Amino acid sequence: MNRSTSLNTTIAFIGGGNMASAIIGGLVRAGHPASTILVVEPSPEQALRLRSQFGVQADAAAGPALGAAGLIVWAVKPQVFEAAAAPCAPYASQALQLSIMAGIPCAAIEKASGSARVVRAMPNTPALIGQGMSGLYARPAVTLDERLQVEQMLAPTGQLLWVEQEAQLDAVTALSGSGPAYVFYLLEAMIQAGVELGLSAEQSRQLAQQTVAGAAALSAQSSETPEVLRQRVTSKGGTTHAAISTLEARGVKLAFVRALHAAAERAAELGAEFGKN
Ligand SMILES: NC(=O)C1=CN([C@@H]2O[C@H](COP(=O)(O)OP(=O)(O)OC[C@H]3O[C@@H](n4cnc5c(N)ncnc54)[C@H](O)[C@@H]3O)[C@@H](O)[C@H]2O)C=CC1
Ligand SMILES: O=C(O)[C@@H]1CCC=N1
Repeated sequence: MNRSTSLNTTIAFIGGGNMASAIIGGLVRAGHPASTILVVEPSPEQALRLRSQFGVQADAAAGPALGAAGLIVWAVKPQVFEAAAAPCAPYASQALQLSIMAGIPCAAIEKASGSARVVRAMPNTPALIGQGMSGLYARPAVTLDERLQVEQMLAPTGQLLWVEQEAQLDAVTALSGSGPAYVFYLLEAMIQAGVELGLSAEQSRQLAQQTVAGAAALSAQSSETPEVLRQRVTSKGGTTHAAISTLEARGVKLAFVRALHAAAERAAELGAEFGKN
């Protein structure tokens, strides 16, 4: 199939916040005409920003223009999905539906839109700089060509990974969707410690950021497991051993594992609120 023409359609975003902007930015940078991107965004400030930053059409409410979209991207907070969907419903049933909302099941999107062609994606905020990681799930009614359309649309945001079961998206949400927050939390702790140990905030920030970026890059390029790479930093009786022993004694790894379980449970709860099938 011809990938260059597969996205030759109007794309409508319901909600034009952080994640929608990351995807729209990628589309525009990849050469998708801004004139064929429509955003339904009730916040006047956000709508103005979208118009001036990307040159897209941003409307305060859904209207007949939505009916021309071949692809509708649901990018509102899960809690406002039903309120946002009601005025879109009359114009949505002919389009492929792509949701980036945490937790909301395909069945609820099908019910609200009238279209069985539903893909769910779980991106993360590094999508803003093209370094994102998105998990994807497609309902059986979605064709291979439509999967490729979604891939083409999200490719500028970073890496993509399809999962076979919708329930696995809760794990993706817990791991990579929320994941950047765990890394920022680690950075906060490293910077705090650096300052307490006598470095300036700027020095600590540079040291911490490049250490996390370098370790992630080394892990990505190495065939070794993270455990082996960690052991290579850890000299017997040395400084890293002192640090890791403290983390282990305080149950930090277990706490991280439990945190991801809590995130996945919350994603499942959000889904249950909308009647998982
Ligand atoms: N922020 C993140 O790290 C990630 C967020 N997500 C999901 O992406 C979705 C959007 O998240 P963000 O972009 O962070 O939120 P956001 O708050 O930046 O954007 C949501 C936008 O929806 C607009 N909105 C509110 N009511 C509306 C309505 N009735 N109709 C149309 N638009 C309406 C808001 O004005 C806002 O601009 C959420 O469902 C979230 O679960 C997914 C992956 C990562
Ligand atoms: O915290 C949340 O609910 C959203 C989903 C993944 C990242 N942020």
